[in-house]
Amino acid sequence: MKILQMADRIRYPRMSTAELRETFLLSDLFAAGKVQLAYVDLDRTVIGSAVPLKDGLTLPCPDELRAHSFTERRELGILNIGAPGEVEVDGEKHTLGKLDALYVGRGDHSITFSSSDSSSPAEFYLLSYPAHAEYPTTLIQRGKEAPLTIGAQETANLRTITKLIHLEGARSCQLVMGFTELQSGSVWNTMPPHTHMRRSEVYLYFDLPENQRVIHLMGPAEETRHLVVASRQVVISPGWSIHAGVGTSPYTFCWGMGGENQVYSDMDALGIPDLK
Ligand SMILES: O=C(O)C(=O)C[C@H](O)C(=O)CO
Ligand SMILES: [Zn+2]
Repeated sequence: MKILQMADRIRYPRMSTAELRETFLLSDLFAAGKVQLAYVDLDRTVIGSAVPLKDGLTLPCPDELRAHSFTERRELGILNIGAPGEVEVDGEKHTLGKLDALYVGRGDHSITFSSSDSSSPAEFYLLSYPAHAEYPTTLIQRGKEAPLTIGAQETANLRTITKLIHLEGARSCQLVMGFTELQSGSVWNTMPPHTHMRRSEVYLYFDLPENQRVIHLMGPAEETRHLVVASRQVVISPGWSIHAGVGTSPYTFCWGMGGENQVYSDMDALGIPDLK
């Protein structure tokens, strides 16, 4: 398993583009026919993917976790960003269409992934944090969650936010997870920006055409930097960093958080003129 060590706010302003990308960006998470996992020391986050083809894939328990199974001491959020597929937990099959999610709670579970049609594979995105209690495995179907629309066309930030795993929905220990879809013509996410020292956040950008990019803004308001991000790449955002982006075309992204609390609205809002 790849291990990422976060930079701190003091070291970050002196990093080169390559160093910023090595530290805050996962550029090749998704691979056909594989499960791939990366461990981030910040909040002990595990970020992963499973893209099953003809054969199903089993979620391994990497040595670094020193556990009997991946979820022995962890909870896991799974979002399907590809074609329909199945996730089997202890022999129980859950079918996930595009943008459906599954929460798997702490416990010694066996978890396998398959695609309904291997010529058009499911693409499962995985996000996991340590868990102190067991919550039930829950299927969350995108159509059943009421989205929240924010922003405006005039400011090119009209978008809908769908919460999947959160305090008022499927419960978890610390994981909060959902996705945001940009409306046609809108390109800005999370602008005006915010930080939340109480939680770190992970963004997976997807549904962005191959030749388009998102310019992701990061860092404290007074010292911003950018990362140029392609579809299916992941950005890690420490609590001291803003996490906003502007696309050269519309896109969707999955946001997920772990940390001190699960209150989605607990954000320290910043004004656009605060940015430097
Ligand atoms: O577009 C947005 O605004 C977001 O999706 C914001 C994220 O959900 C977030 O940063 C939650 O803390
Ligand atoms: Zn946030």
